[in-house]
Amino acid sequence: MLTFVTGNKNKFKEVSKILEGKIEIENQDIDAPEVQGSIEDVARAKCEYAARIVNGPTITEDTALCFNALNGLPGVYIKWFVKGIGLDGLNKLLVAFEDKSADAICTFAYTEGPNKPVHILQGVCSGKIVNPRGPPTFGWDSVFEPDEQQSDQPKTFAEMDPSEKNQISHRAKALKKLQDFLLK
Ligand SMILES: O=P(O)(O)OP(=O)(O)OP(=O)(O)OC[C@H]1O[C@@H](n2cnc3c(O)ncnc32)[C@H](O)[C@@H]1O
Ligand SMILES: [Mg+2]
Repeated sequence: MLTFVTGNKNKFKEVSKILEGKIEIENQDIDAPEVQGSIEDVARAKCEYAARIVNGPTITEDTALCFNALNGLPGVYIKWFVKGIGLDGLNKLLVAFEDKSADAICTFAYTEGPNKPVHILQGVCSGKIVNPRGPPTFGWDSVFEPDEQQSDQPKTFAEMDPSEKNQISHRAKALKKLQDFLLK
C-alpha cells in the first residue's frame, strides 16, 4: 500500500478522484514540517520526514502558487500568505503590477521508504490572479483563472466542476507523471 501523507482533505479527495483506483492510496494525516528553500528542497524534506513515520512507500505533495510579477513568490509559502492576508490580499499584492499571471505548481515526492531515494514529479498550470469568483471551498481556487479553458466564458478553478479542474490542473499533470513513473 502507498501512503499519501497530507493534512489536506481536499488534496486527498482530488488525488483519489484523478487516480480512479489505478493506484491504491491511503491517507495519513501527519503535519510534516516544511523547510524553507526551493520547491524541490521543501518536497524532499517533507517526504523524507513522512517516510520515517510511515516506514513504507510514501508520497507527499506540495503546492506552490508563483506570481510572475513577484519572481515566483509567494511560491511554496502560499499557505501562509492566504492565512495572513486572505484571497483579497493576494489581489492587492499585484495592484502595482500589470502582470497578473501566475503558475500553480504541484510537486509530488515519492519514496519506497526511509533512507531510499526520493523522486520528484511536477505539474504546472499557468493562469492569472483575479478577484474571487466561485465557492471558497479549496484554498485559492476562487482567485485562480487557468489559461486553459473549455469555453469562451473563462472560469476560475472554483467555478469549474471538479472533473473540469481535474482535467487541466497542476495536480492532474503532476499525477500523470507520478502514475507513469510508478506503473513502469
Ligand atoms: O499537509 P499538506 O499536504 O502540506 O497540505 P497543505 O494544505 O499544508 O498544503 P501545502 O503545504 O502544499 O500548501 C499549499 C496551500 O495551497 C492550497 N492549495 C493546494 N492545492 C490547491 C488547489 O488545487 N487549489 C487551491 N488551493 C490549493 C492549500 O490549501 C494550502 O493553503
Ligand atoms: Mg503543508
